[in-house]
Amino acid sequence: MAFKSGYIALIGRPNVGKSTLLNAILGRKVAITTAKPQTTRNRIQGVLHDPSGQIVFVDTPGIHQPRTKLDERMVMTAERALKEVDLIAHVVDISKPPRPEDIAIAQLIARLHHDAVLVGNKSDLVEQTKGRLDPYRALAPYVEEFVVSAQNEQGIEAMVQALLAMLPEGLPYFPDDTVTDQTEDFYIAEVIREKILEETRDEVPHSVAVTIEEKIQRTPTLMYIRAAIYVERDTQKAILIGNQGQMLKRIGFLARKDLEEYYGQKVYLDLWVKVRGHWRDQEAWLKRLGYAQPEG
Ligand SMILES: Nc1nc2c(ncn2[C@@H]2O[C@H](COP(=O)(O)OP(=O)(O)OP(=O)(O)O)[C@@H](O)[C@H]2O)c(=O)[nH]1
Repeated sequence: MAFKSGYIALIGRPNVGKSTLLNAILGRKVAITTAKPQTTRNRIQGVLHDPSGQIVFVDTPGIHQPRTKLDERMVMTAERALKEVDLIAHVVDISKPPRPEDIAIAQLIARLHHDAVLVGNKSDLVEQTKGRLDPYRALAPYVEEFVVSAQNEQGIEAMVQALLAMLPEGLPYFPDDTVTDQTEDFYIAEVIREKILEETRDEVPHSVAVTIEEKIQRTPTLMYIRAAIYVERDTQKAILIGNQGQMLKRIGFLARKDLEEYYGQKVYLDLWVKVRGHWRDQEAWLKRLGYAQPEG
């Protein structure tokens, strides 16, 4: 059998489990997952290496109406990603009826005339999976369908093999040891952001950004990391720090645990909260934080 290789875009409305699915496919934590929608801003690529081929996954943010400049970028990034890939994987949550965003994505796929498969996730939440994909099937000409549970890792291996078979013959795009093209700093920042979103609930909205200011191997067994958390308002800063610093302490504790597991060593995490009004609408900031640039 010839070696297969190609790009697959994972798309779907927020919270259907795209990040969890990517992690299940790749078998390690590369994309962050939280119970909150829209936590994945950048395109995170994960590379699956298999004896029969290589799949480069593009995890795009949900497609939805632009509000701030950041959101416009998210939509632009998602649509651009779609044009470049060999296959689109539309991920839906089969435990719920289709929502308007799910339908809009199916319609977009139909409009694009691009090869696409339908992935029905969260099969663990339903007794009976039969018929759950019917509403989508009517909207777009999906070439294949899969029913999986990203959380329980059910149906994942069979799906991966089927996806590989659908890709064109070709050489691998990345060397064997590449799992993600995201930098280590980006990963660290995303771990911290994940904890902030989980711990602060709706009090600190998505106007939070994290940058890694310093990272040094202090001793052979201790990594020192200093990160800045940017918010837009003083009130948000107060919430993040919390009563007697309790909130920031908790965020730091949770992020440190994840990072220690990632590095396999002790981590000293130094977190600073800073206020920068309206960073989401400022070009220079978006650039500094590494968000995609508009085309043209
Ligand atoms: N029961 C169940 N829950 C799942 C499954 N896959 C994901 N989830 C949960 O669904 C929620 C959303 O998962 P994510 O992977 O963050 O969703 P996403 O589509 O990447 O969301 P964004 O990054 O916000 O676009 C999390 O609470 C996951 O634990 C699954 O197969 N079964």
